[in-house]
Amino acid sequence: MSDDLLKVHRDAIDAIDAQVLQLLNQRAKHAHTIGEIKGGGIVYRPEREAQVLTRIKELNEGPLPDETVARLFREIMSACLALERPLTIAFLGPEGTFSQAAAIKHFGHAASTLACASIDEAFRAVEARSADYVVAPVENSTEGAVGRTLDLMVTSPLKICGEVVLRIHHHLLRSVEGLAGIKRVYSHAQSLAQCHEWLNKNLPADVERVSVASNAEAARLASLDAECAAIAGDAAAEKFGLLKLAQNIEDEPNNTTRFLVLGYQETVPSGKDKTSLVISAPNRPGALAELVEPLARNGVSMSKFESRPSRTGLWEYVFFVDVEGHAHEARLQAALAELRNTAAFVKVLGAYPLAVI
Ligand SMILES: O=C(O)C(=O)C[C@]1(C(=O)O)C=C[C@@H](O)C=C1
Repeated sequence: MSDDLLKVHRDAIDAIDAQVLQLLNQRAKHAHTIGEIKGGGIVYRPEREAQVLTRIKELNEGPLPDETVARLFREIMSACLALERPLTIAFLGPEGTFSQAAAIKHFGHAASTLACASIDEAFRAVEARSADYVVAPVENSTEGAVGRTLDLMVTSPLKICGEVVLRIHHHLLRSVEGLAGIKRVYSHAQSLAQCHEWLNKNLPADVERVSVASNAEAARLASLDAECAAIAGDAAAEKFGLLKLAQNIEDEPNNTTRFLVLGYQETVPSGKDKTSLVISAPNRPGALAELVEPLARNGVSMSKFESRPSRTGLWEYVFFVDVEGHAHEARLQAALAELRNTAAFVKVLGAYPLAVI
């Protein structure tokens, strides 16, 4: 290794860092001025952020991977936005949950996160304006819908303004090495289900599986008792100083959770959007088929259809439908107008950019 050659490259890096620093601060000054132009109004603009990240990925020529440059720019925008006004994001706590990881993935590290005891409380924090946005889990690729989030959206005045897609990796965590002597495994019920096969194969049948309120709570309990293990992610492992006895133990290798971002805000089109609706059909034969017909006729593609019991009548259902495109587009407006004529109830939950990172 030649010290001279190292010095050449390190000098080059020093010179580039000075330029990067100058450019970052120039960018930050523009963001600050944009904040003044917004004049105390809503500073977070999800459609613009999606466009910035998409453009950066398109411009990228490497060698840094697209995902890496997008993550770096995610943090740059987060810091710029904090100069306009720092944001507070409510999530299902405690600290170290996947919901917190999703909030940070979407808003970056300059946003403050507010741990709440339940999804209900996280919604209420935003409704009462103690936080700016809530990030709530809505579906998992293995376990399906998160019913509580769907139910809350039916009545909440908040609108969906973004989505976050997070790969979920679970690990078996313990305060001491080895699988011997584990009497109990704690985790959230969904995570226990997502690691069911792994647990069957790798732990004796008499190891008790105990579901608790969150993975972070599971990690906290495991940190207090060497006879207990927890299934949780990296953030919880780090927070409670636990060892990873086995990594990525989820049965489904593509295990992914989708989260929604909600606030008092309507988002304008970004060019690549999704609209979420909740609708209910009158209780008579053929009503459901009639309900989705206006969507097809107006060329609107459905990307999700999920039914939930309505909380108002026995054996009545509401349907959560995601469609491609933004509610402001003409074909969606036409489909929505027809839907309002046929459906017993229609609510646009929000129109928002597709997740970019
Ligand atoms: O373009 C804006 O409206 C900005 O405030 C700037 C900026 C950015 O840093 O690029 C910051 C925050 C917004 O959410 C979107 C983009």
